[in-house]
Amino acid sequence: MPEYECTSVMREFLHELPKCEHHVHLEGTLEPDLLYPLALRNNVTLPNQFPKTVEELEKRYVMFRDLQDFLDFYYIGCEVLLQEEDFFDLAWAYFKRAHAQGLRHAEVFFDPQSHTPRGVAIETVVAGFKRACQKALDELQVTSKLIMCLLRHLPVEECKATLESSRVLFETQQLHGLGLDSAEQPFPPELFTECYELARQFHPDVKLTAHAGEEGSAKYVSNALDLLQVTRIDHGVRSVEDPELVARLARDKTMLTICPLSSLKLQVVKDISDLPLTQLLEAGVPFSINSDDPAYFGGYILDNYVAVQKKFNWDAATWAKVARQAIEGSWCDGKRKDELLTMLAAVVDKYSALI
Ligand SMILES: Nc1ncnc2[nH]cnc12
Ligand SMILES: [Zn+2]
Repeated sequence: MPEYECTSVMREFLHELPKCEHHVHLEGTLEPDLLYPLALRNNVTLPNQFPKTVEELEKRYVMFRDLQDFLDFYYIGCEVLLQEEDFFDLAWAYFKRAHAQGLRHAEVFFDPQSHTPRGVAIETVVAGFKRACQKALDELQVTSKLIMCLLRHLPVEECKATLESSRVLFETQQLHGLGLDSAEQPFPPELFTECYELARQFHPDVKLTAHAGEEGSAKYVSNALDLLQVTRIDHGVRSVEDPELVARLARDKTMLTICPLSSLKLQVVKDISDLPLTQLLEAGVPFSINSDDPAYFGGYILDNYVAVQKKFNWDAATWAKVARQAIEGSWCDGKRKDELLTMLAAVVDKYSALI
């Protein structure tokens, strides 16, 4: 596959673009060099066959066979997170790293069901994450929203109970959105129709999204739209298998949150150039570029932008369009969007004679 150069000036431009991230799992930001110290701090014994050192673990993360192969590591990683401080440390480390790559706004996922079976209360998880979000705002001027995800491989009744136990967090808008993640097949979106109905009852402004069309077919995407009434799709790369669905996504301006390094490392595509980004641009389907689980897939948000540039060789106008669509598709208020759009205009202006 041909690879283009990402020139240093283009890299600076991509760095300075005010970037919005809509698809990052906070548990997926657990770097190996935090995982082992947290295991020690919390007296957690990792499974016997689990790599014993940061270097060994990094080697294992170079490629995953598929989504499930990755999830097996991801859920073991979750086990070292127990105290509010752990959740704070995890999210703060993410905000610092992503801010250093030009992150300005983040809508971050977390999986309460990967913690509650160990006796960790949802309130503990949210308290740690909220503290990190506040610090990111105060010290880095990064705005953020928390999105709670349901683990689709677990029984629906358990997911409903998890939602019920977080009702107040939604009612008080400490949680802004609901998502659906984990093993996509054979757990189609329609299994969770009642959960999404319940979330809509919690607050009229609750935002809804779901992972669909990562390993699952385009039908997963249309069912998430029809039955869960989501307004955003996470991954959604297989949407292009259905031309009517593509036309619908474009008409409704439904954003796909695409994660290039993730799709590569999980072997959803053989090469980043196989992602249907050109087709989506031509069809008018908005998408954003995201890191998904950066500690596992070898890159934060700018790394994903650069990986796309090396394969697609976009000009500044195309990048400005992608960055603008990410701002417009965000769940922050109009005032914040205007601030981000003003920053974007300044960066485009600064680089107009250089790229
Ligand atoms: N890429 C992904 N797909 C589904 N579930 C996930 N949980 C964390 N990352 C995920
Ligand atoms: Zn994801």
